[in-house]
Formats: sequence, structure tokens, C-alpha cells
Amino acid sequence: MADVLSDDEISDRLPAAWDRDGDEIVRVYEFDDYLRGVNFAQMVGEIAESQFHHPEITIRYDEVEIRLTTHDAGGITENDLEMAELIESEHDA
Ligand SMILES: C[C@H](O)[C@H](O)[C@H]1CNC2=NC(N)=NC(=O)C2=N1
Repeated sequence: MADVLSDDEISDRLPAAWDRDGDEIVRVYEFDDYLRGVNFAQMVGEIAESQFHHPEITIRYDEVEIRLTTHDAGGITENDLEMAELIESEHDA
């Protein structure tokens, strides 16, 4: 199981546009069309299944919020940072 990272490790490695919120990392993606947000959430879910690491996904009218933490470890781990990078890559694709 992945270990919880230190505050410095997290701040050093958090992808740009992501924020730390306690034991979670969070990013809000804005969309000009509700169904684009829904489709993005689907894509995030597929990444989550492939990594077996699951974010909290909140779909709103014009944005999708992604929150990541490692429940098994009780904090932010390598798995969360990796997921954030993968989601960023897909979003930018
Ligand atoms: C049993 C445990 O739920 C699984 O090992 C996986 C599933 N997906 C998960 N997702 C997240 N975010 N944290 C976990 O600790 C986690 N654990």
C-alpha cells in the first residue's frame, strides 16, 4: 500500500491547477456545455477503473470537481498524484 506523502512532497509534486484541501487534492474543470462535463466524468471514471483508484467526482451545470485521496492510507499518496497527472493528460488531449 502507498504511504502518505509529506507536506513538502505534496506541494512539490502537485500538478499545476490542482490544490490541496486537507487530506485531498482537488481540481475544478470548467465546461461550456453540461454534457461535455458528463463525458469528461465518464473518462475520469474509466481512468479510475484502470488504475483501481477512485476519485470523488461532482458534476455541476458548467464544471466538474475532482477530489482525490487514498482512503486505505488515510491521506494523499503517490496514487493520487498519478491519477491527477493522468486526468490532466486526458483533459489536455
Ligand atoms: C479495497 C479498496 O477500496 C481498494 O483497494 C481501492 C479502491 N479504490 C480506491 N480509491 C481511492 N481513492 N482510495 C483507496 O484507498 C482505494 N482503494
